[in-house]
Amino acid sequence: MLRVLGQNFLKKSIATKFSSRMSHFIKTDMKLNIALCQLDVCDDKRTNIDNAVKNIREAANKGANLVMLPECFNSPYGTKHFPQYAEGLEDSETLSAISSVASEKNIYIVAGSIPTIENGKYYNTSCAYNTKGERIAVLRKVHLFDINVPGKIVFQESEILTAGDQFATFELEHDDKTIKVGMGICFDIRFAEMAQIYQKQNCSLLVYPGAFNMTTGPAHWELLARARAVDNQLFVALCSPARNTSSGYVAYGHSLIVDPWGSKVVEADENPTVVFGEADFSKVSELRDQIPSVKNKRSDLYTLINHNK
Ligand SMILES: NC(=O)CCC(=O)C(=O)O
Repeated sequence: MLRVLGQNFLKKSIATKFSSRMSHFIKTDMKLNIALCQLDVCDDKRTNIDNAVKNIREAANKGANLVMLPECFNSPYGTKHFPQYAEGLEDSETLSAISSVASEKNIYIVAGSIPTIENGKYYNTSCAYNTKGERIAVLRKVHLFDINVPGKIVFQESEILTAGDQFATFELEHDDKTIKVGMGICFDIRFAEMAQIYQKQNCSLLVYPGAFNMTTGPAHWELLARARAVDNQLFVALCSPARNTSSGYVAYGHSLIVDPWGSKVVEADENPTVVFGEADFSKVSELRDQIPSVKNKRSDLYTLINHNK
């Protein structure tokens, strides 16, 4: 099912530990309506928050059970902006608005990411909220975006940001069924091992708020989403800011959801929009039975070690 609609339309964080529990989450026939809010982000924080809340409300009214926001949705994306826009996790104006709308609309929200300040250090942080508005996971971007493609793009997140050192997952309940969701932020999608660890932890959906650019976006954005989906046989959702050619960093857009087969469930263009896709999680176990690339790994010959214990 594919629908595209225009825009004019606890406090408990789970720092995950590697474990093989809860394999029953994989076999489920849960169907989840996911909305990706590809927001137009400007330099006024309050406007960005209000715009996010408005889009979340509209997505929920149209039947979304899980709403995703983009990387850096309350601030322009750029190292010079992070200190100015950063908020504490516990007194965040932005996250308090997101928590309220999650409970108001009875939906799960992956709150894209925002710059945060904790113990004097800046992070790029994504939080997840449940239907009661409780924060159920916190992921500080693990792999910082430090690239230098001569003549094209230089970006050094590590000038300002500190990398997170914990992975994060959360359990999502819908229709009396449960799935597990693994979280990453943008550049994290390039690291196949992180996704594989989430797969080993029995995640059926990986979410990456992201802001690829006009050099790497056309080349790698969809490729990486499809690669992570196929090599781990699960759903992958990416949510970008809309493209704004007058901003300092021009995001690629093209928010998308990919299924375990590697097919696109839905894809946005570059404009501000909310796109909806249905994730039918029966496809995960079905495909794993048909093509046993997850089941038939030769752990006698190789293994993935997670030091994040
Ligand atoms: N915000 C980011 O991490 C951008 C990542 C990116 O563009 C890439 O090519 O990777």
